[in-house]
Amino acid sequence: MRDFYQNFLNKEKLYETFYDEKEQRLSFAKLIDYLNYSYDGLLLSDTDGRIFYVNEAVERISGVKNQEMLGLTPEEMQERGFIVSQSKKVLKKNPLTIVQKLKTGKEIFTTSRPIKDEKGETVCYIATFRDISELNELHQEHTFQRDIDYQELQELRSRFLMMDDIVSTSAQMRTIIEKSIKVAQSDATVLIHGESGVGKELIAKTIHNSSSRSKKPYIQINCGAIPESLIEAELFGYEKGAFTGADRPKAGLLEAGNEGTVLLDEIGDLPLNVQVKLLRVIQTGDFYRVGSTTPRQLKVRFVAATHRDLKEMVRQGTFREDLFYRLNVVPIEIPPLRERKEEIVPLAFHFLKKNNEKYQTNKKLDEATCRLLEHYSWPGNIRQLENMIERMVIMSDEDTIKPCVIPDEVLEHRKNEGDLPEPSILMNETEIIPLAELRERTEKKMIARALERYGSIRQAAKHLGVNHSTIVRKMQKYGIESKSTSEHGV
Ligand SMILES: Nc1ncnc2c1ncn2[C@@H]1O[C@H](COP(=O)(O)OP(=O)(O)OP(=O)(O)O)[C@@H](O)[C@H]1O
Repeated sequence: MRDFYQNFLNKEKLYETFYDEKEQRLSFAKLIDYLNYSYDGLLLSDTDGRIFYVNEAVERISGVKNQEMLGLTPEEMQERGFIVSQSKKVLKKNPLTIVQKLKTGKEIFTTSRPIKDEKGETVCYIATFRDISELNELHQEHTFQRDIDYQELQELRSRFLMMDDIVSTSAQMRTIIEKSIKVAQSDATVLIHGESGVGKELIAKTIHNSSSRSKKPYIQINCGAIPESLIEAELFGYEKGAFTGADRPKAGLLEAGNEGTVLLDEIGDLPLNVQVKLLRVIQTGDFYRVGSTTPRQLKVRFVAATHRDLKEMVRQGTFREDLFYRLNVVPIEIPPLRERKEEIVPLAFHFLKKNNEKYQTNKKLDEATCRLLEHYSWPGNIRQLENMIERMVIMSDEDTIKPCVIPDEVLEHRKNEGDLPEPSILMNETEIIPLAELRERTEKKMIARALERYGSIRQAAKHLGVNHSTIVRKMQKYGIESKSTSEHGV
């Protein structure tokens, strides 16, 4: 028996494990018993292939009592119907692996190897018995889980990318959103700077929505829209009798935002005297209603936004330096749309989708239209694009929005940009060419340009002051192809 253990690595441990206290010797029965704990089936067969040992897992997997199996060869098992079929295909020769289908419907992977003695003669065979159905189920479960994980990941990603309806296909915008989500976890004051219509309010709302205050009030105050004489009372509230007409006490906008987030939009328009009071609230949380001597406490997260250059205002003495630094704890700069041109088309499709829902339409954007939108400089930024798409959805008679419905300012800009050359530069300045050739060159260029700009032969003909058939004829003559059928789907 001691020889039997010779190959084990930790012989002492094994000796201890298989030692039978009662019999005062190593126990072979104990070892065999322990093999029953294997999840996979184990079989031993003699040189004729007759099974002389099976562990309990084989019974569980095959559904055949071990006693019934002992002494049988695989062929005899097939005759008795325990095995329905066995693949003659040898998957691997050494070890030999075959697939057996059992009467229970299960598919089994049996891998067997000969056990040899010291002379190299085969003593018996040892085989493992694995339920592939179980493996297949596990694999399916794993694939299913992987699909769920992938789906969740994609959902999270698109939720992040489309968070609160925010398109963020540019790297700049994604960095801004990441920064907003990060800063939302603290109460730090944020100063958002950017041109009008770039999405400052949207970012302020994102900060609020991603913070622990999301269920608390979100108050947006446009400091530029409140008359100077009223702003203090509007922000801080007032007591009865504080001024003529104050016939009852009223809480201010800051109090309305208590425990939540207050966006001070157009902060650069705040008068200097109110700036001092605002600084105190931000620093201490203390404030007084107009006409009151009792201090009140506020727990507000402040976000300020402006399109103005506050640093310059500080230099000019129109904005308090201390307030500027207090607000500018985390600065967020949103670039204008012309500096993230890759976002123009995704934004256009985003607004197209919204307007299709709003007006119950199914309009699409033509490729030429998208190209024109991409080339425009968008001085009014995203707000201008949003309004223009709505206008185009309303104005377009056809399902495909073509360049002919693009407002003049966009088309004019394209012309001014010079990427469509004027007829005068169709030839070089020293060149002399026959007038007929010049006419042909000009005609060809002009027709191609009109087709690109207006997207249809009918519209091009209308703008060139000729009829439809003239354009068709000249297109054939000059080999111009119409792109009017190319379009983007939504
Ligand atoms: N990344 C974006 N994805 C989708 N819509 C956007 C995005 N950025 C801005 N918008 C939309 O554009 C419009 C203008 O944005 P917003 O009001 O936030 O700009 P703003 O910078 O605060 O403008 P203003 O300075 O004039 O107050 C809004 O309707 C907003 O929903």
